[in-house]
Amino acid sequence: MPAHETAVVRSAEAAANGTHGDAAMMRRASFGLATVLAAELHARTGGVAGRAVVLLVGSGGNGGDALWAGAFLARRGVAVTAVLLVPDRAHPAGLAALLRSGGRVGTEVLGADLVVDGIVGLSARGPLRPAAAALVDQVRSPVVAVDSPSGVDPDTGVSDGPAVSAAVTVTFGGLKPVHLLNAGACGRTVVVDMPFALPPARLGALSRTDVGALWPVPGAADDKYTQGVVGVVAGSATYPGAAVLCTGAAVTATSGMVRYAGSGREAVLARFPEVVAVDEVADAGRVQAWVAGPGLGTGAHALGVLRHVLDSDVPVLLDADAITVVGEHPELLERPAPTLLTPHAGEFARLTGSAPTADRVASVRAASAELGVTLLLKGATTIVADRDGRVLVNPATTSWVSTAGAGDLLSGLVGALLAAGLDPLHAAAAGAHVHVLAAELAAVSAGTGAPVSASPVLEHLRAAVRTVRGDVWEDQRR
Ligand SMILES: NC(=O)C1=CN([C@@H]2O[C@H](COP(=O)(O)OP(=O)(O)OC[C@H]3O[C@@H](n4cnc5c(N)ncnc54)[C@H](O)[C@@H]3O)[C@@H](O)[C@H]2O)[C@@H](O)CC1
Repeated sequence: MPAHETAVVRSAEAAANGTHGDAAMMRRASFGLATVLAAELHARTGGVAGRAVVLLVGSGGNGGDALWAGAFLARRGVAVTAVLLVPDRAHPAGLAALLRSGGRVGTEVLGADLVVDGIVGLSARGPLRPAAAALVDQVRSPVVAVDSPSGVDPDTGVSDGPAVSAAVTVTFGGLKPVHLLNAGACGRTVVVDMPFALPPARLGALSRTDVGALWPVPGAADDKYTQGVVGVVAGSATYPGAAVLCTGAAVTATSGMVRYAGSGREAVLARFPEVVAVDEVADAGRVQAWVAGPGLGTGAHALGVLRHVLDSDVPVLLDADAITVVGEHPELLERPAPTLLTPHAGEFARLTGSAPTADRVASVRAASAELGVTLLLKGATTIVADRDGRVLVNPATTSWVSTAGAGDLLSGLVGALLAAGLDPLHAAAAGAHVHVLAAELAAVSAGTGAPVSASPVLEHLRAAVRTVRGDVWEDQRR
């Protein structure tokens, strides 16, 4: 699922406007919008004719879309009222079409079955101006946003003031960053097909089917070594649980083999006898990827362990304490093999010297290029940036995974994918997807959502892998 920055979309639109004409482009977009609005009215009220829709209309193309869609709905018997933010600057052809179709201009926002947010779209800049913010404040009905919820920056997903919270967002020609970065404000996003092609995107998200297709499973000729062996160095006397959770996630993620080195050896073996466990990392044996850091500590022992794994020629994932240590010893990151770091915001600040800015994608992209590593920034929306500027995000659906120990699971999960041969960008994004899904499955396994902790999330990792592989598996068997 690629998402394109507004400047890229605007230039593709401008070229298509030259070929098809602005008016035809807007009618096409707004017909798609009207179709979604009618379906939404039907789903919510059982019908379309006789229902009430209020259009919030700004002075740009976004308002024009809303007016044209209102005209289509009015012809189907919907009572459509347009509330015009700047009456003498409303899109003239759209307003004329609405009035011709039986719609009207008014000021009342309350009482609608649906509100259409056409205040601002892709040209929105900065917080909403006071009149627009006051209009948004009056909304009590479910909102369908045109292109982007007003008050939320379409390129960063950030809102600095009052903003629309939409049930559905209808966008044109392809996703924009806001749809991935602030999925909470967009609700369900629907893309209306448009007659323009977009270049390859630098930002995107993996769909559930993408993750299923990437997930490594043994082939007919595989043995335990060919599937990739992951080595885990985690846990300490203070944090023995981190060793169990991190190693357990690695055991669960793939079918190959997991090696463990550290003071949590006995605790790990008690829970996962299939792990090959030793006390010292130097005795661990050959692996195809290392995971180091959860609960490891930040002292001389941790530094020695990190020197050992980073000196290897295989991919290394560093999490938690390991990030703090390399923050103090950045020279450790200078290595030819891939390195993936998975900080939360505090660790990101320790690593780079400053906290991520509101434009989290820009912050992570810059730090990844600067440090020459792949970076996964944890948060409600997970952002993964590769050194070449490509970014994959895992949009926030729920926050069930925000629980102590969940980070230990994520590092084990992603490390196993690295050992299986996925590149760091895709390993991190696929792991993040399954991690969140496992938490959701754990929370709702008994029906209604209930609080979860890391252990039940670990127990639901296999169910999550089965869920993402569902479609792919059916395809393969056909
Ligand atoms: N071919 C095209 O160009 C198409 C464009 N379409 C629509 O056109 C929109 C872009 O149209 P425009 O460039 O006119 O831009 P917008 O409609 O996004 O916004 C421009 C208007 O919003 C005002 N504005 C900007 N920031 C504001 C703020 N913070 N608070 C209050 N008002 C603010 C501006 O003064 C201007 O009047 C897209 O989002 C899309 O919905 C669609 O019709 C599809 C086809």
